[in-house]
Amino acid sequence: MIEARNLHKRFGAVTAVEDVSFTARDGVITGLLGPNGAGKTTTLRMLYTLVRPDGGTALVDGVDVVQQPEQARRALGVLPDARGLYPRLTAREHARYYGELHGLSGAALDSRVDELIELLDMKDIADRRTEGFSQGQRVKVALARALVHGPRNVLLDEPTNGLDVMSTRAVRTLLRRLKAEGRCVVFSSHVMQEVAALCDRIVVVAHGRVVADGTPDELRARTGKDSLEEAFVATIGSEQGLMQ
Ligand SMILES: Nc1ncnc2c1ncn2[C@@H]1O[C@H](COP(=O)(O)OP(=O)(O)OP(=O)(O)O)[C@@H](O)[C@H]1O
Repeated sequence: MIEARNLHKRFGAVTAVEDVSFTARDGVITGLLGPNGAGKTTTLRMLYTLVRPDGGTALVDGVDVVQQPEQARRALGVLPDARGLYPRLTAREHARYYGELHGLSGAALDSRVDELIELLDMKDIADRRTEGFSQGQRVKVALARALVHGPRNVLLDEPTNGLDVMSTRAVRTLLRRLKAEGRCVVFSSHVMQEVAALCDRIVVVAHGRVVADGTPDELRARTGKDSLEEAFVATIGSEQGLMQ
């Protein structure tokens, strides 16, 4: 479970995150939805301990990310916005390397990496160096790396950005599987359709603040709109979140 509590972050004169609080439960897919520049990436970066909040904090399975960042990181799998692959390592080596960093080894690591390669439909690229990989291939490698240690909590920054239909479906299937396994899944998106297709709970962020938080049905009821699309426009106050 992840709890964000009054997170706040400024970069010089820019307030990236004004005040963000929400709870993401286990066995639930929580979507952070907001237009470009809303503060989603900065919020996720604070949750996964890359950026230190100027105010507020967050708990990962009850562990404070500011007080005990290393312990929090152990319970997290992260797909960052910059996928950051090593060009000389193969896809398989990426997953193995991160598995080793998390203390896995031997047959357990081998079979876990094989399982992820199968799950992410990566057999054809598993033993190629990642230099020159397409965007979809890069996302798959970064996902395998994020999930190799079987984290209880998974944070993903715009996981389907730039993916084609088949790759998007593969990612959606994977996220639903993580949910079925009882993990806490949080992902960000600026695309309403993406969030609507996957999320049990939607946290709408605009200008660094949470402007709505609820199930798709609750958001519809609260805004008095029949379609989720209209509910989002009413909540965000613009049509930015509707663009593919
Ligand atoms: N390192 C930084 N230095 C300066 N400004 C930053 C930095 N990181 C984020 N910002 C600013 O903070 C605001 C929020 O950015 P953030 O990347 O969190 O938004 P986002 O919701 O993820 O947007 P997008 O959908 O475009 O990725 C933006 O105005 C951005 O320019």
